[in-house]
Amino acid sequence: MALDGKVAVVTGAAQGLGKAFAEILLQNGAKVALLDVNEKEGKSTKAAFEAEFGASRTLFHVCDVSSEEVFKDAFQKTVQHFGRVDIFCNNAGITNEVSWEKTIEINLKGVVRGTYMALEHMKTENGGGGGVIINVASMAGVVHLAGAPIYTATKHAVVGFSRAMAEFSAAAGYGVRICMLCPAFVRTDILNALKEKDKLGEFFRLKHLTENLLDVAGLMETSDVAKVFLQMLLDDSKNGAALLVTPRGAAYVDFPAANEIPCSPL
Ligand SMILES: NC(=O)C1=CN([C@@H]2O[C@H](COP(=O)(O)OP(=O)(O)OC[C@H]3O[C@@H](n4cnc5c(N)ncnc54)[C@H](O)[C@@H]3O)[C@@H](O)[C@H]2O)C=CC1
Ligand SMILES: CC/C=C\C[C@H](O)/C=C/C=C\C=C\C=C\C(=O)[C@@H](O)C/C=C\CCC(=O)O
Repeated sequence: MALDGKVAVVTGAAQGLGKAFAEILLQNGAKVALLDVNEKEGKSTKAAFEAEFGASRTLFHVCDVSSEEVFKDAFQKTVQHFGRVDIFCNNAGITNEVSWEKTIEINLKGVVRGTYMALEHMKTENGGGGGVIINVASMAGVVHLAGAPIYTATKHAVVGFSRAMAEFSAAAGYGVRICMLCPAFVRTDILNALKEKDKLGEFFRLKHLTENLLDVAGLMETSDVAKVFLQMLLDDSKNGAALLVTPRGAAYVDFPAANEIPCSPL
């Protein structure tokens, strides 16, 4: 997929990884709708992008992905403004083990909402032009973090949901690919939760486990992950693929097929 003239939506685009994904999309010719719950940061990111890429290439909407109504409204306004959407990146996410229902609302239900909305608009069955959905999971969507079980659960769920939807989309002939990005640790504000007892609750006592893993694994910059995001987005051969991104490189996860799981008689 060439990006020139394509229209992308990125959730959680005010800062961190979402901002870096929006920036690399803009650098490669796309127009980008930035959706984020943080109005101040979102406006400031939009202003910075305007200065670099011109006013007509970006749009910012205050949007909480945990509200069906608000999310739909922001999406519809994007379609009205740009006329179409070709790329949808469900990136918004939080780490909060105390308000765990909120974490599920944003990290999982927000991704489900965004995926369904994007498919409805892009699927060729409805006269859409097809497209790509990138759901941002995490390495915690494949391995677990004992210090963040709800975060782990939401990211595993994003991987499972996206894989199932990718196969469904292909079988239904929607013309929409769905892939998952699974980065290890990246230097963004979400990692501050590791130091906050009011975000980790009883799991605060295991924060050293996550910190030790981080020390061994190392920290990536958002721009490094954005380069890998772009490669996956442009690879038309990938559907239902989960790309792990670490400071040592990237690799697609080799999931076993249902008939490949080794079992012995009970
Ligand atoms: N930083 C890391 O080490 C890793 C992050 N991720 C994932 O990357 C995604 C982005 O996170 P980061 O950039 O790291 O964190 P961040 O905290 O810097 O950015 C998250 C963005 O999402 C926005 N957001 C939060 N709740 C929202 C809501 N309800 N509706 C709309 N926007 C909302 C925030 O305002 C913020 O702009 C998340 O899904 C996270 O789980 C995945 C792997 C590693
Ligand atoms: C609560 C924290 C929030 C977000 C962080 C992120 O979403 C979660 C990441 C979860 C797991 C990360 C695991 C990372 C593993 C690696 O990078 C491995 O490739 C490397 C591990 C050890 C390397 C040893 C070596 O280099 O020899």
